[in-house]
Amino acid sequence: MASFTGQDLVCIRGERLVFAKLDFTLESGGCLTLIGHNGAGKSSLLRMMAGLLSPASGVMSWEGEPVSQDMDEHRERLHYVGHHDAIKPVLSVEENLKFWAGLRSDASKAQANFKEALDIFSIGHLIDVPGRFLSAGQKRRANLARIIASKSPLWLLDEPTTALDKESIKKLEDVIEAHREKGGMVVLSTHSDMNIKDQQVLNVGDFTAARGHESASLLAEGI
Ligand SMILES: Nc1ncnc2c1ncn2[C@@H]1O[C@H](COP(=O)(O)OP(=O)(O)OP(=O)(O)O)[C@@H](O)[C@H]1O
Repeated sequence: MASFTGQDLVCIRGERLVFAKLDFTLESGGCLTLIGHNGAGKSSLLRMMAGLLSPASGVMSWEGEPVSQDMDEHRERLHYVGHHDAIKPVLSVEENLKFWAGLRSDASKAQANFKEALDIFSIGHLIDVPGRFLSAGQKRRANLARIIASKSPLWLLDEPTTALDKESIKKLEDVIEAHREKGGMVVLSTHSDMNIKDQQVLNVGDFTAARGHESASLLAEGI
């Protein structure tokens, strides 16, 4: 059974402490939902989990081994869908999906699966449409389709329901459940309620409030 953990994580951005002493534990089939006020550090924590931001201190581990030992291997085991859409405006939906799939080691499998993934999010009919003509919700659905097209055990989803209609939110909840049933893990941030069973909730604000305005240089002595 896989596990993904973080211990004593400290995040500093722009020389300001965002959060400190943050721990998390996630096991196969688990879902960790990040909540907290604007600026609490939810996106920062997800970026850290994705290897896009280094912790100022603390350790993240996969099956007990620090992920920092091999970040390429860590990135291969995850899908990160950020706040902002990653759709390239001049590429069609199909080309965007193929581009993403091509970045992964299971590229041919992912490319074979992407049509099904687009259908799941009801955007199969938009396959030839350039990214710049998609609505905000269609862009978000195309972004989410890539998590289904290529298999990865760990999904990191930053406010995945943004711009989605009710029907798409329901589909997202269903694909998250199916992923977890197969032993996958999900970490997501949200400002709204999603219908997700047996989720662990982590309020990132609990690790920021008391120290949010201290400068990194002051903190460096105390961390
Ligand atoms: N690139 C950056 N450089 C410096 N500071 C940053 C950067 N990105 C974010 N921050 C700061 O880090 C803190 C945490 O931001 P983050 O986006 O992680 O919060 P959040 O909880 O996801 O917020 P929201 O709910 O508004 O999306 C904020 O104070 C923000 O101003």
